Amino acid sequence: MNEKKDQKSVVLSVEKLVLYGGNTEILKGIDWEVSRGEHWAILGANGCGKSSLLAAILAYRPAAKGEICLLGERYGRFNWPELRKRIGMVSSVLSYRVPAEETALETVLSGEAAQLGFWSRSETVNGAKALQCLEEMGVRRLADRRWAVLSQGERQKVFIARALMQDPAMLILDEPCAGLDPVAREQFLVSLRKLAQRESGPTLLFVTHHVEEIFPEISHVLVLQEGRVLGAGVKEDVLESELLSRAFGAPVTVENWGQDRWRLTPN
Ligand SMILES: Nc1ncnc2c1ncn2[C@@H]1O[C@H](COP(=O)(O)OP(=O)(O)OP(=O)(O)O)[C@@H](O)[C@H]1O
Repeated sequence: MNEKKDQKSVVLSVEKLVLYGGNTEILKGIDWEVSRGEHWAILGANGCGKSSLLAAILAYRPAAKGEICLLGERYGRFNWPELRKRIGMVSSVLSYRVPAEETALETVLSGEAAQLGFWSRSETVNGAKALQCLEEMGVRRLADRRWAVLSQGERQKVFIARALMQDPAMLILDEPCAGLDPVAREQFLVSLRKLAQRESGPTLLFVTHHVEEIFPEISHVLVLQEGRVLGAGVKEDVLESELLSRAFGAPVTVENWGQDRWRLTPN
């Protein structure tokens, strides 16, 4: 860890984190630090430990060893369910939890009292704020539309609007582009870019398999391989052919094709 860094600016620090699934060591000593003003992509092959790392950070899975500090609080000394309310989580796997007949506005409103992994009804209905959150994601027009008929891209935007109801300090996006066609994906990334540009907006942690989805506002990249950190740091240093060839277990070429967008091509 960089001792010189202003501790107030560190929003997440993970030290020597070890996590088991049954008898298998899944995370094998992860060190990682995220500071305010940074947005991170988390990259790596299937099964490298991305979801496990997020689950450990949110204390859904207990770490066997190591330290986690999140938003200035140390794991073990603070009520983590309370802290989770300050973290937004967007994942397409949450889709099945939404009742088919619920409108987009109702889904967003449910975010007001929500806690990760827990679908609950708000006590105080703040419709104006919900509409504003939909507006921020460019989908206010969908407010009265039923969940059942929303496209995958629309659902992801509604999910982000839902997360924004709590003014999260951090927003975790777990493969949010999964299932989107190329045009819907680009439109979705435009919405994310606006969110990332917000002065006092949340720190984004963006999990993806695809270098192509790393948008310009992502400043840093963490690459995992078999439960270890293969690379972590400024995007330009980490998005590098040799490192990602190791991460994906095959020779690839990584390049910035312009306007700070990247592509990975198998050799
Ligand atoms: N409870 C468990 N018991 C045993 N092994 C587990 C358990 N949970 C996860 N694993 C294994 O840990 C490894 C990391 O899984 P994880 O879901 O964190 O990977 P990932 O990087 O998110 O993968 P993907 O990109 O496919 O979503 C995988 O090999 C998985 O099979």
